[in-house]
Amino acid sequence: MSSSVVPVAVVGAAGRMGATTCAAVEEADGLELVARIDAGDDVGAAVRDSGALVAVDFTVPAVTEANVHAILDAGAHAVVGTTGWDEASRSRVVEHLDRLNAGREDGLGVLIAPNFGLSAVLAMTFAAKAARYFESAEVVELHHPNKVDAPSGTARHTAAAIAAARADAGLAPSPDATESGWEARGADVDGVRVHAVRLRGLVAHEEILFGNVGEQLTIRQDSFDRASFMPGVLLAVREVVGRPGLTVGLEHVLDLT
Ligand SMILES: NC(=O)C1=CN([C@@H]2O[C@H](COP(=O)(O)OP(=O)(O)OC[C@H]3O[C@@H](n4cnc5c(N)ncnc54)[C@H](OP(=O)(O)O)[C@@H]3O)[C@@H](O)[C@H]2O)C=CC1
Ligand SMILES: O=C(O)C1=N[C@H](C(=O)O)C[C@H](O)C1
Repeated sequence: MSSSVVPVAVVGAAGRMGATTCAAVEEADGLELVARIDAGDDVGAAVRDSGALVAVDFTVPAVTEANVHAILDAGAHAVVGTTGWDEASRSRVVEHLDRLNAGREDGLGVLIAPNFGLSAVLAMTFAAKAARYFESAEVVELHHPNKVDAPSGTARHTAAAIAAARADAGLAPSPDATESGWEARGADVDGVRVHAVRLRGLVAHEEILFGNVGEQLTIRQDSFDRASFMPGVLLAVREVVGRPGLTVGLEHVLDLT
């Protein structure tokens, strides 16, 4: 291995995203796959023993935070696509990074991206920009039926960004005269309604609906194949090494903010 090659471990390697990531890393210039880690393995020991500089986590919401702490303790940077992160779990990672990176210029980085697909990152960015101009906003996410969490991490991230933009603009809540049957109105994410569809044949899709009197804006993105996530994953692997601390969202790496 030449010194410019980045050794990469994949956690959740036997899963849908993990297996696709392993294949992408094996094909990528300047990266070398050094470990396939999955359920039942000791993540920290496997990362340390492999000599990985970066570990990518595509596992399940219940374990992803513990995996990141183990990756950091093993001395590697982390790229995370797994859903399930909230303010508290992100804060614990920041505290961990602050401890490990104190006094170091080349500190460890963690990059968490709810979605690595360019179409999804752009859709979220456009939605955040549009949000302040519309009275109503709702999000519909549509996924394959093997997905274990709802609403999707992407939809939560999108809704939170819309809610923040609406709050900054001083907008009132979206108009809604519903008095009964609230279960049919989707999840409430920071005051934005989010609807989740699970359908055989789908991969990952999102529609963001904005409404004013007499007009509608629809922003839609479709990932038809998990290959769509790979350019973003590889970019994150290359970038995280030079980004000490926590970065949330690929939009920061793509200079979309
Ligand atoms: N950010 C993005 O762009 C994307 C994010 N995702 C997210 O990525 C995650 C994974 O999705 P997907 O690949 O479809 O899911 P899968 O269920 O196909 O894969 C998850 C893998 O993680 C393994 N696993 C479970 N527990 C552990 C553990 N403690 N340590 C190591 N491995 C473990 C599972 O093993 P076993 O089955 O034996 O339990 C399985 O092989 C989800 O949260 C999904 O929402 C998905 C697509 C894109
Ligand atoms: O589980 C999936 O498949 C996906 N999960 C992520 C999410 O929850 O947003 C990203 C993408 O939507 C695919």
